[in-house]
Amino acid sequence: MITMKDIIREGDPILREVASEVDLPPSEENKETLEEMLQYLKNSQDEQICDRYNLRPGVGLAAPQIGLSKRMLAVHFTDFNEKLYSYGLFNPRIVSHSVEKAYLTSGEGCLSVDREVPGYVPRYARVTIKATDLEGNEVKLRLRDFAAIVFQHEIDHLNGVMFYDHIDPDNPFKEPENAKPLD
Ligand SMILES: OCN(O)CCCc1ccccc1
Ligand code: NI
Repeated sequence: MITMKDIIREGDPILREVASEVDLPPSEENKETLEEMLQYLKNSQDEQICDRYNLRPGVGLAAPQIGLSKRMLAVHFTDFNEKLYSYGLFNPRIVSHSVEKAYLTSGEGCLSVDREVPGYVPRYARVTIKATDLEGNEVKLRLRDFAAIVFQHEIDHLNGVMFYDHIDPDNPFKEPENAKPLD
């Protein structure tokens, strides 16, 4: 079971590496790892389990955050329209995106960052993702708004990018150009 002691915190160079593609079809080991990452997210959103094991709730998790420089990510959340997104993905990539940007007015956080870093994180408002899922199937996801934000946050981790890299250091709460606020 993944708990907070397994989560790599900022300062560890692995969070700044470009993670390696995994071989397909995925190995049993990589499938088990991705299942564990997905289970962490579900556990972290269950009040009893979360309290019992002192987990930080998370809507996504990328393999570098548990010390594996592999292009694997898990997400588990419902978006503003109550649509459930629950995926373990291998080799996810953004194949197209909108010009328009979007940002969470609440800013972002990260399980690997034990501090608040205030400011708007401008991201693409809409992205199309291609990846291989836990069953070994090629998936194509067209995402917008909160779902697009979460997936971009996770894919950033596979490229050594942290959410605060996108915050304007001179004016963290400046309205980003051509971007829509998401409350
Ligand atoms: O990498 C996952 N993680 O650190 C957990 C938080 C994920 C997340 C938080 C705010 C907005 C988008 C995504
Ligand atoms: Ni993160």
